[in-house]
Amino acid sequence: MSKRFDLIIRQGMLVCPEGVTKADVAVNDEKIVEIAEEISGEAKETIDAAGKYVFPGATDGHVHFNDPGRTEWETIATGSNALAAGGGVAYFDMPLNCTPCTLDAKNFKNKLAVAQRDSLVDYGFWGGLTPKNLDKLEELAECGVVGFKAFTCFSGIEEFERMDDYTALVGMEKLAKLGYPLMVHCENAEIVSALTARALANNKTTVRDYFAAHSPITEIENVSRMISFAEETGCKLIIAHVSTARAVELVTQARNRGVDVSCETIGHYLILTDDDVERMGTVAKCSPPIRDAQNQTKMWAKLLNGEFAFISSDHSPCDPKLKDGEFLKVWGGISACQTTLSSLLTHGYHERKVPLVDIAKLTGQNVNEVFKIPGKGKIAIGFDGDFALVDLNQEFTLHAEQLFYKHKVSPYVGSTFRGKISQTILRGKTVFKDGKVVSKPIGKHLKPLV
Ligand SMILES: NC(=O)N[C@H]1NC(=O)NC1=O
Ligand SMILES: [Zn+2]
Ligand SMILES: [Zn+2]
Repeated sequence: MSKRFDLIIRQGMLVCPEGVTKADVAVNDEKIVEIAEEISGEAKETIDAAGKYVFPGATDGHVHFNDPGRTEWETIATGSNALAAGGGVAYFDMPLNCTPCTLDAKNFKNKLAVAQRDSLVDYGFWGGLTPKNLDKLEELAECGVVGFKAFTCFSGIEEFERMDDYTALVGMEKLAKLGYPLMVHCENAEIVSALTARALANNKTTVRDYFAAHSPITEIENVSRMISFAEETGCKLIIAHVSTARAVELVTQARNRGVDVSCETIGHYLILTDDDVERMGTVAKCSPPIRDAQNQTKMWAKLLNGEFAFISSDHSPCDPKLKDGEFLKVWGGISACQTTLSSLLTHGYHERKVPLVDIAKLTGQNVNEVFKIPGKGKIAIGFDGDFALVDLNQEFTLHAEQLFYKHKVSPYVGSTFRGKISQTILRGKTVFKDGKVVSKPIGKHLKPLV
């Protein structure tokens, strides 16, 4: 009797951890059950992927979907649709800028209920670490957070307080015992706030004044201090959205001497430069700020050298009204979760020969491994039937109306990409195809094996 499968994707170029091969892949009960040059048997659904590249669906380790509580900025529904349109099958949502922030079990459960109802794709949640919730870390761990997030500087959200040194020490001691990683947004609060105050007092509010107030030393100094805390406490540390090659170097050196530290970077630090931000204006404001071209060249070298744990979008949208004003004063955050994979195919694979296997690891496999999410992130037997079908050589210019974000705003509108996502499949089910979301929300909660 011939075998029957739920889904067979035939003759695509499969981007597997070991390399890219032309093969068939079959899915049953949401899982990959066979990979072979030619799979014999029938399937309820067959996709002809000849001429396409089949990536493992991407997992974005760092987004702000602002739901519940700040849904006029973004929602889990719109954010997860955008993610799927960019080849994403899962995301880890930050404990801010939703409100209330995810600082205890009660608010974790509030957010979980929204995601269970509205999330197109799978999701994990970060818990927050602030001076106010040192006694809530255990309950958040029990809820199934993927890890904890803290800011050493003002977070932009009043109720998500910055982590002072006492909180860093005690928090990391606790997390080391619990076995959870801490991700830190590293910028030196004293320097940034004093330079910002001085700039404001002198009416210096341009893009260059903003860069000066968040100069590279504010990140570099802070990364080295957080490494010291991690080294002392044994807490697993992940530096959020590293923007300077020098900070990456510090992370790599520390890891090489045995500290459990790694770093994430974000597409925009690899793709945009300070000059681009000056030209584009507040739509490209983020913190830490986008640096110069010389730094960017070094960041690509670090990527090719395997120094980044994973690449995320730090999708941090807002009501567009909050981007209207003087550069120094407006909201910092960039909308980008729909374009990470296409960006890396364009600027990584096509322009710099970054291997496709590395791009697949940086956008999916690694983040699931770092956070111990079982069965996700690669094309392998027993893993979820998650795929992004890609026309690797197709060029397209991104138009605002193609964005699924609540607000059709992004520095990438008008950019030309090479590498278009034609279809996204989550656990064997197509959720996005040919520019349209084609499924009800089917996301499920991803919990780490801690
Ligand atoms: N609160 C928040 O989303 N902040 C983010 N925005 C940004 O540009 N960097 C961040 O950390
Ligand atoms: Zn941050
Ligand atoms: Zn962020």
